[in-house]
Amino acid sequence: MSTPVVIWGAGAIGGIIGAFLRRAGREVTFVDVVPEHVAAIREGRLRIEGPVASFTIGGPALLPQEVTGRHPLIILAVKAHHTEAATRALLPHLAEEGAVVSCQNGLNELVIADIVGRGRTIGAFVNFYADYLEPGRLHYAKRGAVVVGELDGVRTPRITALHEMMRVFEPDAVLSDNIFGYLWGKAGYGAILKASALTNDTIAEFIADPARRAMIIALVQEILAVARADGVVPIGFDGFDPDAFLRDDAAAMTACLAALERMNRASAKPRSGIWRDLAVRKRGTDVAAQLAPVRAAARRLGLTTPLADRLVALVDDIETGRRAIGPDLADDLCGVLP
Ligand SMILES: NC(=O)C1=CN([C@@H]2O[C@H](COP(=O)(O)OP(=O)(O)OC[C@H]3O[C@@H](n4cnc5c(N)ncnc54)[C@H](OP(=O)(O)O)[C@@H]3O)[C@@H](O)[C@H]2O)C=CC1
Ligand SMILES: CC(C)(CO)C(=O)C(=O)O
Repeated sequence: MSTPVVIWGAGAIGGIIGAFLRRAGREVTFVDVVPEHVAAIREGRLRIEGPVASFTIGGPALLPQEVTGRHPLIILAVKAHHTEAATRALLPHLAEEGAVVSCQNGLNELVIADIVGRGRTIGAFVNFYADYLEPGRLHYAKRGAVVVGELDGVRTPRITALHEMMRVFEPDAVLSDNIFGYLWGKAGYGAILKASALTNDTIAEFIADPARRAMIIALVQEILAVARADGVVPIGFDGFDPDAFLRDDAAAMTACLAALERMNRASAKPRSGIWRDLAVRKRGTDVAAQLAPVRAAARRLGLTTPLADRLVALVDDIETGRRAIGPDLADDLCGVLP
């Protein structure tokens, strides 16, 4: 008998993973704060569309306040700035021996572990590309790396079972003994995505722009230096090669950025979720929340993060309406370089 799953945050990432699991006959309950989206799922109108998959499905779906009982496996897929509130809300519904799996960007496992306990926290890393279009409609634009791992890297029966389950969604899902290596790797790649959201460029255009090249390299190196100082070995995925940046190997960085440009040019999701929050959904992003643990680790380790600091401030400028998305914001970030 497979473990029933609760998807807490049933948007682009959670909704698509849950839909694939439901389609494969797994017991899945969706939880989300958007009533119209919850209703669509409950009424069998959850539509997955795009080049990767196209199907409609439904399943039990609840608002957080409607959840009852205690559950053995909860996949958390809210944005990083909602992690703490969502984890506090799910806590009474997590079984004593249960676990929360963070399918998010950022180092959310640290926040989750503080609330539910480290033993009840499982790490995950997702790099597939998806968008929430409207209630009941999710766009699955591109497959990408999916990785799970215990926080201490141990191969437990529950992580093996979770890995098998994630392979139902992504056949190439990886079971890793260094999940933080992947999460810090994504923090490096994710910094490029965040910076690209300062402009209306596509991710590919931003990476290809020679005016941005030195800043991109310095930003990625700044983040990965924190990982390295913290004793983490960042791991590569989907064309991102953290070693190239850590070695400051010019040819390897050029090759990596060319690969990332190609990969993003071929994606049916041309811009980041952060850009979509700012430009389309006109709402706050999780940029500050994603970068908070990176900047905190840097301070603890006696490092500085001038580019990440400025990036957070510039995104805040957009969020609060002080400045509009545009190339001048990226110029401003480039201006941090000596
Ligand atoms: N989309 C992508 O391609 C990728 C996303 N990620 C990461 O995955 C995570 C999820 O992102 P994504 O799926 O895109 O985000 P979405 O906004 O599409 O989905 C998150 C859903 O969770 C809901 N939500 C917010 N707070 C709560 C809460 N307390 N309890 C239950 N539901 C809640 C949101 O509602 P509301 O909209 O009202 O806040 C939304 O419906 C993020 O960390 C993101 O950075 C990682 C890789 C790729
Ligand atoms: C660009 C993408 C999909 C890469 O995983 C992403 O992380 C985001 O949109 O926030």
